[in-house]
Amino acid sequence: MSVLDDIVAGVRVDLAEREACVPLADLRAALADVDPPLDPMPHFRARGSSVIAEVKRRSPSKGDLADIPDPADLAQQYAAGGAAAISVLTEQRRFGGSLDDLRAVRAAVDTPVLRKDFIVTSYQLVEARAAGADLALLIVAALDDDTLRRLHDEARELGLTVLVEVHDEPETERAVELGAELVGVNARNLKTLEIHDDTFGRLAPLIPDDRVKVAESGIFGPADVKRFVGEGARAVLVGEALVRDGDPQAAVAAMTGVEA
Ligand SMILES: O=P(O)(O)OC[C@@H](O)[C@@H](O)c1c[nH]c2ccccc12
Repeated sequence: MSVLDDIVAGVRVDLAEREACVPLADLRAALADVDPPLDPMPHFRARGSSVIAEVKRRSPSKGDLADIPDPADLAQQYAAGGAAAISVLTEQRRFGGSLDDLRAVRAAVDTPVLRKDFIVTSYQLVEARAAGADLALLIVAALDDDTLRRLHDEARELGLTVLVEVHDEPETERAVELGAELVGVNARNLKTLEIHDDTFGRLAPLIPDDRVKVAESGIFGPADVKRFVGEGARAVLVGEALVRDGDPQAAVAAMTGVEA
């Protein structure tokens, strides 16, 4: 079983438990009390890089990264540094996150918030919106084409902006075909956890320039950002480097507005 399959299997177990507590119809009813979603597009800079700053405690590849006792405080520092969006890992078993983290971040900032998780059912999209998320991640490698399309449509009906994540050529074609507005190229292969840092450069030319191209994973500073901007990235998604930095606000600011 690949790492990705293993993570998704765990996610489905936890999901079944939550669905047993709160049926989909009740969750949908709760949407009436949630503020409308923010449009992330105006938050992306016209020139130079934008940063999607991530709240992530640990990962299957790196183990423990940071305690993050107060995700709201971290998110406020990201926002003060000029983050275009804040990504909150909500997967619990492998990444130590939760929807409570997302709610806390949502309450603390006016910046668009992304639910970063292994989304395989529409229940998770409704959960994301009910918790106040503005964006949701869909990982192409985790979804067959029918499910990907259905979830993409449902997300948009809910008002969510979708970040569609790819790692190879066939996945990129599927994302482009779908009409994804934001296409994330993950340098890390979620099946093996290996990083290949030529991935963005290889796949970016397959993504039309009217989409926001996002370089994801293994980005540690302005020099990395500069390289990806040169290859066509408008945004970078950064986790580890920011959660480990003593001054996350300055770290986001340093990676923002970087030109090729
Ligand atoms: O911590 P890094 O190397 O800066 O990576 C951030 C982000 O790209 C990574 O967390 C990620 C990208 N795609 C994912 C899908 C699921 C979980 C996590 C991820």
